[in-house]
Amino acid sequence: MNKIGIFCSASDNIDKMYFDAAGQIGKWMGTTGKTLVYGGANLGLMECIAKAVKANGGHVIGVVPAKLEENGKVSSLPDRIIHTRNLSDRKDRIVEESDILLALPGGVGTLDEIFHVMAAASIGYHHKKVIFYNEDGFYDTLLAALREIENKGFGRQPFSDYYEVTNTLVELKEILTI
Ligand SMILES: Nc1ncnc2c1ncn2[C@@H]1O[C@H](COP(=O)(O)O)[C@@H](O)[C@H]1O
Repeated sequence: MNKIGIFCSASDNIDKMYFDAAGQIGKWMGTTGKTLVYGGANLGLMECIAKAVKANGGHVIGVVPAKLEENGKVSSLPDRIIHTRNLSDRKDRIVEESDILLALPGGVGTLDEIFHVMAAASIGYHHKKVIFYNEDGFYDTLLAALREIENKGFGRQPFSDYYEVTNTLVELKEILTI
């Protein structure tokens, strides 16, 4: 996997451990020559991971909707900026540009992106998976809810077709190396 789409928090008011992990993932991506595809904002974990990828020799693509450009929150780090009209076409563009999607801890923006990818996969728009980086059990509750939904028969296919879970950086690197 060379082009890794990453969804993650735009908040700066989160525990330092999340920044540490994002920095480690970005460093690994840079040193292994990966490309980061992400939201392109100069905020939170997004800026943190882009900085680490760039500092270690990786390539960075920011996919930025017009509204966010107007707000002046675009990072100066991306090697390439892809402009989109709105949040919806931005999500499609991130999926198109990426080999795989990775969800780090985040809020509603990140959740929206995760579910967009899985919903599109469920009706055959693509076959790319979301990898949850379940740092410190961050996604335990959401994953339990997904299991319950699936167990009650609401999945058309096994949800494992759409996502995988990694609990450690070592596991994550193994999946992204395939
Ligand atoms: N201000 C923003 N600029 C660019 N991208 C953003 C911004 N806010 C949210 N996003 C996208 O959504 C997630 C982060 O949202 P959270 O609610 O903090 O999880 C991120 O992946 C961006 O693509």
